[in-house]
Amino acid sequence: MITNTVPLEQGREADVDKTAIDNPAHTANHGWPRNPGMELDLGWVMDQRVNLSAGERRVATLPGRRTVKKDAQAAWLLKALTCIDLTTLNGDDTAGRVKRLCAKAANPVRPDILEALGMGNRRITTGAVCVYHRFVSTAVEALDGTGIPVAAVSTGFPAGLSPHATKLKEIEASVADGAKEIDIVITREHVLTGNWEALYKEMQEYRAACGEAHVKAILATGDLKTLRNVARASLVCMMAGADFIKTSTGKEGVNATLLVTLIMIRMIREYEERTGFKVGYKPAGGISTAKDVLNYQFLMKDELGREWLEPDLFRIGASSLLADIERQLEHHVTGAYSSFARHPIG
Ligand SMILES: O=C[C@H](O)COP(=O)(O)O
Repeated sequence: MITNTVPLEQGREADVDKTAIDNPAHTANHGWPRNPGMELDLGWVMDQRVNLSAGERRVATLPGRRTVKKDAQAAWLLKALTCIDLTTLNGDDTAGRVKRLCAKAANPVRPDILEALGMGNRRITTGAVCVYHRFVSTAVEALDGTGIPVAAVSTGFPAGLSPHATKLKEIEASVADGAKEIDIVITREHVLTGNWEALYKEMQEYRAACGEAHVKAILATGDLKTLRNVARASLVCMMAGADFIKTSTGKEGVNATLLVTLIMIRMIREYEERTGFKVGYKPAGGISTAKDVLNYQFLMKDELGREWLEPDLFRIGASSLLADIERQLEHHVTGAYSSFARHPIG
């Protein structure tokens, strides 16, 4: 049974407890005004410098310094689960697979496990389901009545090299099919050539094409060569009105890392300090274990605060993380681990 407040190892009260769990994206939303963007401030962009060794030290010490156990860990993992953009982005995706994924998103944890956690009466879902445009209408239909939003990857995902007009049409088509969130990929060349004006303009046009749908800007950080580029691109996308900044498509050689996360969320913090607007963060690609996700949560909490543990400001793009979280929760209540074969989706 998860108690209401569980002491952390370091003597503090638990940052996440069961009173804060049943808060999926579609009900948590959106205490904050949407980031409207601002004029491109090139001085601010060019001022960005990254202290690599300080950043590396910060993230290297994180796993040892910060930990939660037992009930508190179960509460953090349930919270993480509500932030997952449950994703399938494969060449062999089918409507059948997308429907199964949607069923899992609506009921991500086995009822007997939830019951044993004392959470049987809570409606827990993932934050969203994330698919290619082709499957948006399938997912919208499968999720009808659940309130779970569908996110579409767009703008020539993953390379982002389709003609610009085609990219805008792709966004509009996904919105017309019912996507409430659009995960766009930026043109990496704009970053690699320092063409910040072009990146800003592109991002503004993507945001406009999204209309009411929220836009997540995928930086593809593994392609950007330097952390300074990551910091600058984060800032430019926020200036152009991104609702979220996201690390990766999951298809780059290097996807989400804690170091890149530190750089991006510090830019989110700086942006909020200067403009008053909160921008969300989505690490994606390669986050597959409960242990991994706890480190991301700790970093978010430490750098940005408790508000950024909620699905309206934090999403985790992942295709297999849910299975490990469910296994850990099962272990928590039964003392035994089940095999991954028992958790084929998510
Ligand atoms: O945005 C989500 C990623 O494509 C998922 O990556 P993953 O399959 O490594 O979890």
